[in-house]
Amino acid sequence: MILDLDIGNTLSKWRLKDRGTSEIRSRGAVWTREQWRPGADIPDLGVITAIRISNVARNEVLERTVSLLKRRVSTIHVARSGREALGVTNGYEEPGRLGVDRWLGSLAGYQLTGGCMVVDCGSAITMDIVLPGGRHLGGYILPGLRLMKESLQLGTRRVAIDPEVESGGLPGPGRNTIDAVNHGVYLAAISAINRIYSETCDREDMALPLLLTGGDARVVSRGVGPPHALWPDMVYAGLEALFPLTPAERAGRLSGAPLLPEPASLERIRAGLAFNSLL
Ligand SMILES: Nc1ncnc2c1ncn2[C@@H]1O[C@H](COP(=O)(O)OP(=O)(O)O)[C@@H](O)[C@H]1O
Ligand SMILES: CC(C)(COP(=O)(O)O)[C@@H](O)C(=O)NCCC(=O)O
Ligand SMILES: [K+]
Repeated sequence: MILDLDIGNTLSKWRLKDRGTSEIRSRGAVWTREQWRPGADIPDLGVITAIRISNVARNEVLERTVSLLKRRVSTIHVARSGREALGVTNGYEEPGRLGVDRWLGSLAGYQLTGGCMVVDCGSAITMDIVLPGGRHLGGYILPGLRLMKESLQLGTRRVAIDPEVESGGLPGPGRNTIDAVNHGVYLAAISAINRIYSETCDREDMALPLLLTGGDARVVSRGVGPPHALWPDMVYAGLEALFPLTPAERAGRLSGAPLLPEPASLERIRAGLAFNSLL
């Protein structure tokens, strides 16, 4: 059995994958914390023969996790952002500084589409662009929905927030503090995503496929205008592509890959931008 770990700043996601059949046997998530302690919510290490890890949380968390696991499991792959992998060249001035979750998402997105924009809606919302041919351009980072709300709570005296309440669609003006915050934060996120997508397509002269992942992808998706696909397992797919272990992975099949909708036409994207610049 393979244990895949996607350690984010908020949640540590795990799944168990059958090394022969490539079936996902179980999955779960725990809050990212100081140490990966085997417990009721964490898989039994006895059945695991290989581990693949993406980590953007504090390094000490990873080091402790790996040293704990090393005693039990022989193969441990820890993904790192590099200058080049699987036909993609990293756009960062210092490639190792690109968050490895972004790198893995970009690799998976490129494998599936041959050039795309990837939006990862987690603690942060990140957007990365990989052009056909494999040039990663770099990207954008903004606070995620929950962080935007928490920053308002930290910096003000009378703004109450509810971190759990979701928005969706295109919400109108809030008539109480919690709604006003939720609607404002939601519109800030989806406006940025819609705008950055359109500006990028315009600048690069192509309608790029758009992929969404991360814990808030589903709620963000309701407000994203251009056709797009949800791919919750994108970081895992990047791990599969970088460290293929099962026969299906070696054959290049990525688990959970979504069907891609036809992107909007470039004319339509440009018309939307022109309309926005009139306002
Ligand atoms: N079951 C859940 N438990 C906790 N957070 C969830 C859950 N489902 C969605 N979320 C949202 O997903 C966010 C975490 O997304 P995720 O992509 O896992 O972030 P990260 O990779 O930064 O840890 C949370 O901030 C929360 O808004
Ligand atoms: C931007 C991130 C915080 C996003 O992390 P996440 O929301 O998935 O927890 C992470 O990719 C990171 O720490 N990146 C390093 C900085 C960079 O990518 O430029
Ligand atoms: K993210």
